[in-house]
Amino acid sequence: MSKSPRRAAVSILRAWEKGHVYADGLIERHASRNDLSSADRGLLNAIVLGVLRHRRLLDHWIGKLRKGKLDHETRDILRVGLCQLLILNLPDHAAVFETVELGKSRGRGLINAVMRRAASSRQKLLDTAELPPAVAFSHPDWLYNRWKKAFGKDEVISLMAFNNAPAPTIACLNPLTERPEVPESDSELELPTGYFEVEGKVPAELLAKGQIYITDPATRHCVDLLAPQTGEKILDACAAPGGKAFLIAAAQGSGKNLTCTDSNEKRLPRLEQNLDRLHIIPAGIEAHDWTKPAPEKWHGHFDAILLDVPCSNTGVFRRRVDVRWRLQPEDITRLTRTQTAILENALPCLKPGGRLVYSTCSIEAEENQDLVASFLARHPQLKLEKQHQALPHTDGTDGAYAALLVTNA
Ligand SMILES: C[S@@+](CC[C@H](N)C(=O)[O-])C[C@H]1O[C@@H](n2cnc3c(N)ncnc32)[C@H](O)[C@@H]1O
Repeated sequence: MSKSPRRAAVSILRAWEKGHVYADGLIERHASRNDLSSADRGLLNAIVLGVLRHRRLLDHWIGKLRKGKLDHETRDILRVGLCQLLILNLPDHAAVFETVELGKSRGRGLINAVMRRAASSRQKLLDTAELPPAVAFSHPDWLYNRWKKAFGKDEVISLMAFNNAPAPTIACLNPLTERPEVPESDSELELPTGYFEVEGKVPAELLAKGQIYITDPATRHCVDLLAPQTGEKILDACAAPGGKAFLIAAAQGSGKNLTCTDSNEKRLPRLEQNLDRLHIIPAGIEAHDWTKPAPEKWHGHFDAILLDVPCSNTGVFRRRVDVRWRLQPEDITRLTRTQTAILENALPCLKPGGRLVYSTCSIEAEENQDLVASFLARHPQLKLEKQHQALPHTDGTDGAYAALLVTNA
C-alpha cells in the first residue's frame, strides 16, 4: 500500500539516525518500496533533504517552541512539520494538518500546539540574524570553526548558504555518440561547452542510450589537467562509478587504452554498466586496493594516472546533504593516510616522463595542497605542474581539487 510521503520521510529520518546508510540510498529504497507517485517522490525528497540540510536550525526552533524533552519520533515529526512550514513554505493548513496526522493519538496535542505556534510566530523564527552562524546555517561547530580559520567569516557564511541551496542537475553530452536534441532550457548557469542544465525530469531516453551523463562540471578539472591523448595508456585507479573514466575515454576518443580499478568490488558492476551504456569498452576493469603495492604488471606501465581518491566530500555538501553530520575531524586525518598510501603505491606505475593527477571533491587543504606538498617533498623527481581548487561559493559548482604532477623523463 502506498504510504504518505510525510510518513515515509519520518521513517527515513529514523533509519538515518540509527544506521550508517546515507540519505540518498534511503530515499530511493523507501520511494520504491512505497510505490510513490513522482509528485510524492518529489515531496519526499524535498522534505528529507530539507530536514537534513537545516537540521540544527529546525532543532533550535523546536527548542524555542517547546520546552522539555521529546521522544525521537516526535522530534522527527516536528522536524518534518517545521521544514514544510518554514523551509519549504508549504501552505499552513496542509503542513499543520498533515503533520498532526503523523503523530500517535497521545502525541497529537503537542504536535498541533507546536505547529500552530510556529505558524503564528513565523516572522520571528525566520529572523536568524542574531543566531550563531553555525546554527543559522545548520553546520557542526567544528566544521564552521575549521572553515572560518581557512576562509574567513564572510566566506564561510557564503559557503554554508551555498551548501543549503538545492543543487542543479547538470548533464554532459557524450561525444562518443551521436549528438542528441537537447531539451530547451532557461538555465542561468554559465556552463562549459557540452554541458546543459536538466530542468524538470531527467531525459531518461538520452541517459539510457548513453548520450548524456549526469555530473557536475567541476568533475572535469582533473581530467582537463590530465589532458589524455589518443593512444596513451591511462589508469583511473579509483574509478567507480565511472564519471571521470567517461571523461578520459571521451578525450581519448575511446576507452581501449584505459584501465579502471577500484578497491570496492561491489561498485565494479555499476562502473561496468555505466561505461557500457556510454559506449566505452575499457582495456580492463579490475579490483585493486591501492593502499597495497601495485601488481608487478603495472610497474612503469602508464603514460598517465588519475587518482580520484576517497575523501571527506566537503566540496559536495549541497549534493550529499547529510555528510556534514556524519563526518568527524578524525575522519579527515584517517583519509589523508589512505590518500597518501594510494599516491605512494600508484607512483611506481608511471612510465618515465609520465603524468599523475591527484584529485578530490574536498575543500580541505589537509587533503589537497598540504598533502601534495608533503608527497612532493618525499619525491624530488616529481614536479607540481599545476593545481586547481574549485570552491563551491566562489565558483558556483561543486568543490574540487586537482593537482598535476609530472616526473622527470
Ligand atoms: C571519489 S570516488 C571515485 C569517483 C569516480 N572517479 C568517478 O568519477 O565516478 C572514490 C572511489 O575510490 C574507491 N576507493 C576507496 N579506497 C580505495 C583504495 N584503497 N583503492 C582503490 N580505490 C579505492 C572507492 O570505492 C570509490 O569508488
